[in-house]
Amino acid sequence: MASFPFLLQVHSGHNQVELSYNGQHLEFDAPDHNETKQSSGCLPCGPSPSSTVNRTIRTVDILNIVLQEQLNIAVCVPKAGPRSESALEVFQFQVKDQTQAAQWQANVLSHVYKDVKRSKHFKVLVNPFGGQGHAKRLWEHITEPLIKAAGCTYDITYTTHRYHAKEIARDLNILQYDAVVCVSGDGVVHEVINGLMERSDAIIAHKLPIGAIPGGSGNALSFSLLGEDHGAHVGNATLGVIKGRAMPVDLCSVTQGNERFFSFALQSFGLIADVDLGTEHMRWMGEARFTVSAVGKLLSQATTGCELAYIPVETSIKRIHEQYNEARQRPVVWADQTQDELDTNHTSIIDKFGRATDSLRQEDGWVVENDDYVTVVGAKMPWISKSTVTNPAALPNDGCIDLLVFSKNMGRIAGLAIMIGVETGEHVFHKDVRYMKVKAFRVSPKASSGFISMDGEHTPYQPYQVEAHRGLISVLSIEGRYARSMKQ
Ligand SMILES: Nc1ncnc2c1ncn2[C@@H]1O[C@H](COP(=O)(O)OP(=O)(O)OP(=O)(O)O)[C@@H](O)[C@H]1O
Repeated sequence: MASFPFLLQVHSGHNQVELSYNGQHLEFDAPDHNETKQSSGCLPCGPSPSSTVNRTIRTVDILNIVLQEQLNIAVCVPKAGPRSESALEVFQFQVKDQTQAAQWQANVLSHVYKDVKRSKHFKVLVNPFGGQGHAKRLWEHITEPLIKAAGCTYDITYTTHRYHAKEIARDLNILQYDAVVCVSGDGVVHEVINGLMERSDAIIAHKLPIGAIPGGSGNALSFSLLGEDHGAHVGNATLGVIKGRAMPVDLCSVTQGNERFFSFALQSFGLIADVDLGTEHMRWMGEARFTVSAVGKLLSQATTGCELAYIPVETSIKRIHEQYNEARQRPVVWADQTQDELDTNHTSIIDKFGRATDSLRQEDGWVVENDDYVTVVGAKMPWISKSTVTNPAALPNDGCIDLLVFSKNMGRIAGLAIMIGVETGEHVFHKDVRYMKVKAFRVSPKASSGFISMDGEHTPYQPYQVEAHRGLISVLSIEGRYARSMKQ
C-alpha cells in the first residue's frame, strides 16, 4: 500500500490541480465557481475562473470515485447549521495518466471503505404517508441521488397500507440485501423488525441491519443516531446508511395477553402515549403537535392509574449519569464483533421474567407500586422526536430499559419546568421525576380505555410487560453509538 499522502495531478478546465488524500481528508484547489456563477463542481469546459478555493473533504463524506474518461469524485457535502441539508456534489477532473489515476482511485477508495462494505444493496421502503407526507420527495431528491452516486443499488417498495412493511420483511430474501432502509418514521421500522422476528429463520433474519431515513413525524431512531441538530437531516441520515456499519441495539420483547411482539424504541403509557397517539388529527402541524398537546395535558394535570412493577438495575440518577459517561468512553463494539443471545445458545428468544399474564416471581426482584402517574415511559432510545429527549441516558446495547416515571403530585409549574427540561433531557434531574435502569417492567392499567404506544404504534389498553434482550437487532451507524444526549 502506498503511503500518505496519495497524490494525483489532474486538470480542471485549463487549471492544473493536485489531488491530495492524507487518510483524513481529500484536498485540492478548485476553481471558484461563485466567480463565474456556475453551480457545482469543477466543470471540464467553459471559461475557467481566475481564482481558486481550497476544498477539504472529510473521508466520511467521500461517496465514490469513478474513473472513465474523466475522474468523477462524488461527495456528500455537509452544510453548516441545523437547518441546512447535506447534498451531493460531484467534482470532475481530466486525467493525464489513466494508469496512475486508476491506482490513485483504488488506493483512496480502499481507505475510504476500509471498514465498511462498498456498493451495498438495499431493500428500500418508503412510506408516502409518513409524517407530513414528504417521504417520497425526500427519497427522490436527496437519498436516491446519494445512494446512486455511492455506487449502491436498491429495490424499492412504496408501502401501500398498514403492516405492508411487516409483510415485506416477513417474506424478504434477506440474503440478497445488506440492509433494509426505511424512509419513514419509527412505525415502519417497528413493522420491519416485527416482520423479521416472526420469520422461521429469525435466528438469521434479525441480523439484517436497519437504515433509518427520517420521513415520519417523530423519527426517534434518526434523532437518536444523529442528535438534535442533524436527526431531521435526510442527507446525513443517507450518509449514515451508505457509510454506516451494523451497530448492535437491544430489542425489547413485549407481552400482552396471548400476544408477544417487539419494540425497539419506546413503550409509553399516560401523557407521552396520549400525545403520540391522541394527536393524529393534528398531523398537519408536524412535530409541533407533540409539544402543543403535551403542554395542554400538563396544564390540565391529567394522570392515569396503574400497577407499575419493575426489576431495578440502577435507580440513582447520579450513578446513571456517571455510567452514561463511562459507557461513552468505552470503545465501540460492532455487531460482527459480538454475540447476542440467539447466537449463543437459543433457537428462540426466551423472556427470563415471564409474561404480562404470569404472576410476578419474588426471586426476580420485582418492585411493585400502585398509583396514579402522569406518564410511564420505557425506552431504548434517548430521543423520541425533535427536542424531546425523554430518556437521555438510554444506551444502544447496555441490556437495560430506561424507565421514566412522572409522579402524580407534580404541580403545573413543576410540570412545565419538567416539560422544558425534556427538550434537552435535563428533566431527569428534577425532584419530581424518577429515572431508572431496569431489566423489565410491567404496566397494568386501572382504567378500561386509554392509549398505550409501542414505538408510536397503537397497542391494546391491557397490561403489558417489557423485557430487554441484548443486541438483538442492528442499525446502520457511522459512530457506532447514539448521539450524546446527556451533558458530561
Ligand atoms: N400507504 C400507507 N397508507 C396508510 N398507512 C401506511 C401506509 N404505509 C405505511 N403506513 C403506516 O403508517 C404508520 C406510520 O408510519 P411512519 O412511522 O412511517 O410515520 P409516522 O407515524 O408519521 O412517524 P413516527 O412513527 O416517527 O412518528 C405505520 O403504522 C405504517 O404501517
